[in-house]
Amino acid sequence: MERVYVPATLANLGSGFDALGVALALYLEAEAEPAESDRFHYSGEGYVPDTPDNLVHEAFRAAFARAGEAAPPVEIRLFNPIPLARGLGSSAAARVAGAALADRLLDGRLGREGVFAVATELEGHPDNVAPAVFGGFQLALAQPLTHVPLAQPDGLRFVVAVPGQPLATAQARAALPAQVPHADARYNLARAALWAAALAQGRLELLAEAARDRLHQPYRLELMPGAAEALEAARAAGALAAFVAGAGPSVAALTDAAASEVVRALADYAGPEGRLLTLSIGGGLTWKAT
Ligand SMILES: Nc1ncnc2c1ncn2[C@@H]1O[C@H](COP(=O)(O)OP(=O)(O)OP(=O)(O)O)[C@@H](O)[C@H]1O
Ligand SMILES: N[C@@H](CCO)C(=O)O
Repeated sequence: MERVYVPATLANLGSGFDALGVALALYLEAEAEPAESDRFHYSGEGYVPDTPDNLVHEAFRAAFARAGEAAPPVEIRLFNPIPLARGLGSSAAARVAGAALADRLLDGRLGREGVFAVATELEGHPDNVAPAVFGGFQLALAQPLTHVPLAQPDGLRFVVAVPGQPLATAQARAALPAQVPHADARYNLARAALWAAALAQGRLELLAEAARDRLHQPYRLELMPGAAEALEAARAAGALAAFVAGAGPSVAALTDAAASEVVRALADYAGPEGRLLTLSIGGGLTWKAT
């Protein structure tokens, strides 16, 4: 039996829309074994039906197709602690898991690069997939497919406020305009580059500005009542950076050692039906034969 572990991820980091992402130390676990027909057993966050018509099996089949082989029937068991449709990269983790399970059964023929390629094609953007596969902070492009690790200063953690209600990525993308003012594009270019430069030099005081964004957050915050105030509260409480988690509706704040004030600042936004997660930065995809 083959087992894989795939981290949750935060895409965009505010300014790096569809380009920047980071892995979190919260891991989906999935295992596969040969079976007479496709079977799926889901446990963990939310509800996903136990049918073979799911993102994991889809990625498994796509990975075999990339290797030029027909996918064998498999039984996939999955434990998923990543909240669904909350901006923590659950769909990317599911797709990476499916492709990685296939890669294990193909004796590693696709490798991490192949898993990255399969999952990015299915996901449509690489910013969750790159950190899910390679870990830490990543810069990624879909065309040409590229990933570059960014520096990772020690001791950083993310406080993530996860509301009780989901917001599907498709809905959050539909809220974006087809065109943006040139001034907004310029605003984001400098700030996305600032993430890379500030992390490389350990200049954490620059990250608050690096995370600011005009390309997607202003539109998405309209769908997320209370989120704009939560981001301001996190900044005022000393967060190093604060931004919408992926496509939302969660919000994330980067902190160093003392996070209790930031946790308090985000508690109202999580609300009684949501939760607050404090997570360190995760490694990428791992696996073991069991
Ligand atoms: N482990 C899984 N197994 C099967 N389907 C999953 C799994 N995880 C997520 N999904 C599907 O993906 C959907 C969520 O994907 P969506 O892209 O909307 O949000 P997300 O990936 O959690 O957030 P974001 O992309 O903003 O980080 C779920 O509602 C579910 O249908
Ligand atoms: N870059 C993507 C991440 C969410 O999947 C978005 O913001 O829509």
